[in-house]
Amino acid sequence: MLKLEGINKIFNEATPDEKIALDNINLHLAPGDFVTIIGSNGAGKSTMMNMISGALTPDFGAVTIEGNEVTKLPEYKRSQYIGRVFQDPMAGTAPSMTIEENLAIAYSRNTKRGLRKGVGRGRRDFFKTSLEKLGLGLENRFNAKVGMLSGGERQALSLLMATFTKPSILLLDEHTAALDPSRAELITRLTKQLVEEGNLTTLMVTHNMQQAIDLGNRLIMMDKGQIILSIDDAKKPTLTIPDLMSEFEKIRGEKMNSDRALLGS
Ligand SMILES: Nc1ncnc2c1ncn2[C@@H]1O[C@H](COP(=O)(O)OP(=O)(O)OP(=O)(O)O)[C@@H](O)[C@H]1O
Repeated sequence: MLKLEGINKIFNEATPDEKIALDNINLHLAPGDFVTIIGSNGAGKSTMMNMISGALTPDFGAVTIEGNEVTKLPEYKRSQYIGRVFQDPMAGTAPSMTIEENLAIAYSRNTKRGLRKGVGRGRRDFFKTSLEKLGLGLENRFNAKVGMLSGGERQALSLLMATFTKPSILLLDEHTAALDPSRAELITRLTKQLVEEGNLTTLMVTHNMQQAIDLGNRLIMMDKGQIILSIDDAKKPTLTIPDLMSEFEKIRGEKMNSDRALLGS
C-alpha cells in the first residue's frame, strides 16, 4: 500500500545549518496497517509525513502508494490518496464556511476514488450519516459556521473529513496533542473507530507513548532521521513503556529523554 525506499532529506545542504532530517528511511505498509510513530524532537517524524503527503520531495529515494510511484507528484495531485489531520484543530477546516460546505469540499477532492454518491439529497444523507458517527450532534448543525465549533468538535470534523472518503493513506500528525485530556480521549476513540470501520492504512505521530502503544498494530521509533526500532503486530500487544525505553537505551547507548512522552503531551 505504501513503500518508502531509501528516503533521504537534507535541509540547508553544504551550509553551517545543514541538517540531515531523514537518513535512508525504508518503510513498507500493508493495506490496513496502523503504524504509530514515536521519537524525540527533531527525529524526522513530520518530515517523513511530509514526504508521504508530497509537501516535501526527497533528495534520494522513492515513495510508492498503491503501486504508483509518486515521489515527484506534487501535494495537490497526491491529495486523492491522502487524508491528513494536523495538530492544530484550526488547520484542517475552513472557519468561515459551514459544516456542510466543509464536508462538500473534502468530498469533492476525492472523486477519483469512485465514492461519489450523487449530489443533493443523496450526498446530504451521506454527510448526515457520517456526522452521526461522531456522536457530537453535528448532524443537526449543518449550517453552523465551523469557526463557531469548539477545538474538539473541529478536530472531530477534520478527522471525519480526512477519513470519510476512505483515503489510501491516513496521516495523523500529533492530532490530539493540542486538546485537553477529555477532548484528546474523544478524538483518540473516534480515530480508533473510523480507522477500524474504514480499514484505513494509517500513520500516526504521537509524543504520548501510551497512546502509541494502545493504538495500531505496529509501532516505529525514530531518532536522528532514522527508524531505529520497528515493532510488528506479533510483539505490539505486550509492549510497555519500560520496554520502549530500554530498547532505546540498548540501541543508542543512552537514556531516552522521555519527559514529554511520559506526560503524554
Ligand atoms: N524546512 C526546514 N528547514 C530546515 N530544517 C528543517 C526544516 N524542517 C525540519 N527541519 C529540521 O529537520 C529535523 C527534523 O524535523 P522534523 O520536524 O521532521 O522533526 P520531528 O520528529 O517532527 O520533531 P518534533 O517532534 O519536534 O515535531 C529537525 O532538526 C528540524 O529542525
